[in-house]
Amino acid sequence: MSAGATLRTLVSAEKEIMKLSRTDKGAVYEFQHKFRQNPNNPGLHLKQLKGDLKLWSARVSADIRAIMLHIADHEYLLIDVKSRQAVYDDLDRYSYKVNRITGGIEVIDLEPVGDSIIGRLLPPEAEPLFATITDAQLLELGVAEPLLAHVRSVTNDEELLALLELAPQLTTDVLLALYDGKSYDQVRAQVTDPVRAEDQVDPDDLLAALTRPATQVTSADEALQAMLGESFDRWQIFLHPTQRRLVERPTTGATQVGGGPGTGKTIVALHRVAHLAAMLKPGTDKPILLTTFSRNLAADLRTRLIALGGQELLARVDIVNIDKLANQVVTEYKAGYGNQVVDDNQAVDHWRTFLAEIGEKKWEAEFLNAEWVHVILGQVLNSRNDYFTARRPARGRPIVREERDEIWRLTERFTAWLDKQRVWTWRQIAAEAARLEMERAKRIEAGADPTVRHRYRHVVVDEAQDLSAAHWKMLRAMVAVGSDDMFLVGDTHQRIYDNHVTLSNLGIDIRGRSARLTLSYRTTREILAVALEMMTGEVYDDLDGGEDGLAGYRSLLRGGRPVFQGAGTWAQEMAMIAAQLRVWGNPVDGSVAICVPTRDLVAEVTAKLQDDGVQVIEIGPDGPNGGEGVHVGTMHRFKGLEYQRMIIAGVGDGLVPRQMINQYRDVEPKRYQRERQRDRSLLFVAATRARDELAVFWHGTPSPFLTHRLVRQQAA
Ligand SMILES: Nc1ncnc2c1ncn2[C@@H]1O[C@H](COP(=O)(O)OP(=O)(O)OP(=O)(O)O)[C@@H](O)[C@H]1O
Repeated sequence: MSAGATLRTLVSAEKEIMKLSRTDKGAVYEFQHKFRQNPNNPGLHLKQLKGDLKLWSARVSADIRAIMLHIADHEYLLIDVKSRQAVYDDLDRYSYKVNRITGGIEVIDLEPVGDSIIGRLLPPEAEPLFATITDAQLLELGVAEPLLAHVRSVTNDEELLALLELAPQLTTDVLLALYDGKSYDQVRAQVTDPVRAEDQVDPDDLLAALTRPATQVTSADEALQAMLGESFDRWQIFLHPTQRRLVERPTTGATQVGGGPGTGKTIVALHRVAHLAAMLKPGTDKPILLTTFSRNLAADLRTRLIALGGQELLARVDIVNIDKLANQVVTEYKAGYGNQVVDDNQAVDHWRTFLAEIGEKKWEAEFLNAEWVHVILGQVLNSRNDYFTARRPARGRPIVREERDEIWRLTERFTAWLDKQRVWTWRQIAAEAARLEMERAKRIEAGADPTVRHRYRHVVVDEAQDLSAAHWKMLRAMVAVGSDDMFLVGDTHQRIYDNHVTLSNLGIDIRGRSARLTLSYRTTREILAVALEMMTGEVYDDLDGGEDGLAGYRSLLRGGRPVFQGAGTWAQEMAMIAAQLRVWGNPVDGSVAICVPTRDLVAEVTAKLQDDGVQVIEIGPDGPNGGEGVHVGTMHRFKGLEYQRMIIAGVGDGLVPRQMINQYRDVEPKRYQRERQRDRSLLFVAATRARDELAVFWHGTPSPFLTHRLVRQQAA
């Protein structure tokens, strides 16, 4: 019996496969299966194509041929599928080369490029788009060599787009960045360097090139099956080289991946989980924790992980949102502990009642609650002495030792009082869980009880920007420090809960192991530009005491210009919302959403639209509440969601940012800054949920986060 073969599919071939009819797609699947078993099966008609040693064709069906690169002995790469006739037309059309910068294989079908660009005489007045950059620089940035002449001849947007249709990923990325006005140095640093090969590139060694992250291929049968099926999502199969590198790289310790909205951080986290799971010894336990901030996001991770690896993968992974995890820990130790858990923002009301009951007037409930939440619970302080020496970053006015003493005593009385009411908060649970897990970790380190082990071998965290210090302490204690222990993805520009941490102070050392994704797969360039403009002037942290930015954040998708429009009154603004929905055809398939700053506005928009006969679905804590309709929710609810078209309404002064934060402006300027930044992030999150179209409305004075330029667009 003849030996089997390895057949991988190149990302560009997938585009052609997707264009085929269902029957033909099925034939491709059959073909791949047979080919892998025995490439010399006579039914496959495997043959070398004339004039090129490496190009081979094989029979997929009566009319369709597969075109493959023969890389080495039993190693083939599917680069295209074509009608039988077209295969023999012109083999010179295929250029395949190892890119000298990324080390990945790039296959280009030059024929369509030629149709649209070469052979056309440049009119004398047309200035080439890339006139100021040299050939050497283009090559140094990673532009595919066979396309160099074509790049030179591009004179307008249309020609550029036609070229990019067929260009390899890095060429597309580099040219768009240059077209956006980025300098050679910026493109090199932001686009090229992140995908540069780590080893020496030998352009003749196709075999080495095949395994580099820059060669976007799939080889798994299931992946192919998914691709041919109805519910295929591209992310399940093809990762961007920067994404793949992060997924597969072994790490010596905690690793953090940042990057703007829609850059695939969650996708990377999911693939990382699958990658770690593939390396586990067989078993029935769940040594991998995949966690995130909220309940609906955890549910979403679960759905996507099943899409990626099925029940088999799910069986090895614990997926749970962070507060539920903390609660599980606490209940495990305190079985039957029946306190009711209340929302953290209700705690301040409890403080008020408590202070009134004990006749305490010196301290304000708001201040004590913030001190309790952010300093005492936030840092898991266990004693008065700990509190005396605790740092109080971003807490506004300093307090002296006697005051700390008073506050400590008051919080002790308060927690006892809460306990009597049979109530506690999520923050308390997180602090308690952290304390319990840290004690457990100490017991493990001391080797006191060999039956006690760390709960997990790997911890993967999505939305890392929203976790509190107590959450991090708990997670740190759940996994032994070492290789591949923690993998965190998040974006501080999207922090919408008031949790600020410095990971190195919490035993999580990410120095030298942080990376950033910059290519958005979700939003158009036009939406991205306005979202970035809303962030103007704000400084964000990197979760570890430094600063993070959005430099290099970009998209390859294009769309219409976002709409900015103000109204005189809220009633008029609601009429604008209804009118915009009509323009979009009032779709009820879940592709359109309206986002407003407050719950009251959600209720009012819902009532107005329902009066107009429009079906509406509210987005609750677990996501949209089922059924058909236009989705409506507050900005907080939009984290992790995606819509084709979105309206963000109520973006006026006093609503975005919230009026109430002005009380802190003079008395607690740091807090004021934090709260303002949080509101800005909420707007940023909302704007970056839109994939194709975005409309931003307000009544009265527009939000100060909308720059003059954006507001002026309404007149344009
Ligand atoms: N390699 C890829 N190929 C195709 N689509 C991708 C790829 N990576 C990400 N996407 C798509 O981009 C969108 C955003 O991905 P994802 O949710 O992982 O981004 P994110 O960085 O976590 O976003 P956010 O910060 O806004 O939560 C999704 O629709 C996802 O399917």
